[in-house]
Amino acid sequence: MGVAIPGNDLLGVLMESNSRINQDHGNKNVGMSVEDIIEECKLFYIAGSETTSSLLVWTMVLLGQHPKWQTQAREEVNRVFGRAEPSYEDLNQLKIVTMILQEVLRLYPPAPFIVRGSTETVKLGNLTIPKGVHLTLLIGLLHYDPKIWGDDAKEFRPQRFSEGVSNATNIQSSFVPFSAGPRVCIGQNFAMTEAKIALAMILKSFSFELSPSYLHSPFSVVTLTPQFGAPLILRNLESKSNVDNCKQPSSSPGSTNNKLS
Ligand code: HEM
Repeated sequence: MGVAIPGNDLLGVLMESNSRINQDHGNKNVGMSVEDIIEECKLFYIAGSETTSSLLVWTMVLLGQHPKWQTQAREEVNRVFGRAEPSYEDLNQLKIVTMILQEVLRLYPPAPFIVRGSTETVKLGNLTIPKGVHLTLLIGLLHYDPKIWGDDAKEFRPQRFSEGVSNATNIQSSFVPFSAGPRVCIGQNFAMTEAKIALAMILKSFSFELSPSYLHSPFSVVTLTPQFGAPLILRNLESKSNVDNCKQPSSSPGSTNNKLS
């Protein structure tokens, strides 16, 4: 039976660094409490899984609605990886897939708002914000603003990211699906890597379209999800007969059949 090596996973890293800090301070309890460590692990679990699955679900929805982009992304994946499994080293060659994921993050930011509390009275433009106020920034207000993105702000146009994020708008810091500043999402690179690998694997094996029973209703339960699920019709590209061997469309929007979310 394998023995767990301290520091080999998130809990181990937190425990080890905590005990080092305490040792450096003459074994006084100055580091994180056990509760802090538990909360940190919970945060990573929730912040790390729901968000990435939201990104993947909306990507499937949008590629189901935009088959040309789906085909282009699949062609790129096949060109880069051939018959091999997607590899970490080759992920940065996925330009179209990256543009698509960025456009999905713009239109359906998985964490749709950011909350900040004022620790002192501050002036923000014409506003005076007293100490102790909670401010909620709706990311969508920035991501859908035609002054920032142009008249097509509400449309799915991955090509706007073809020259990178900084050239997609003329106003910096207006693309903030992972927030910005000192509290920027710590897992953003990991999330993009995960999403690219998952999407590449799906695209290699399946073509898909939205079921007619899909009802468009973005809904925020902390993360942004399709309220009635994302029923999709998948076709296995690897089966010789290329038969529609996957699920049939569900009959009602609330059905759990075929839901990817
Ligand atoms: C598409 C996927 C993801 C999105 C859109 C996302 C977005 C965000 C956003 C908007 C914040 C708020 C930052 C703020 O309050 O300013 C955040 C924080 C955080 N995220 Fe992510 N995230 C994603 C994936 C992940 C993953 C995969 C992990 C971990 C493996 C992760 C770990 C965290 C943690 C620990 C925080 C809190 C950081 C802090 O408060 O200093 N996230 N994320």
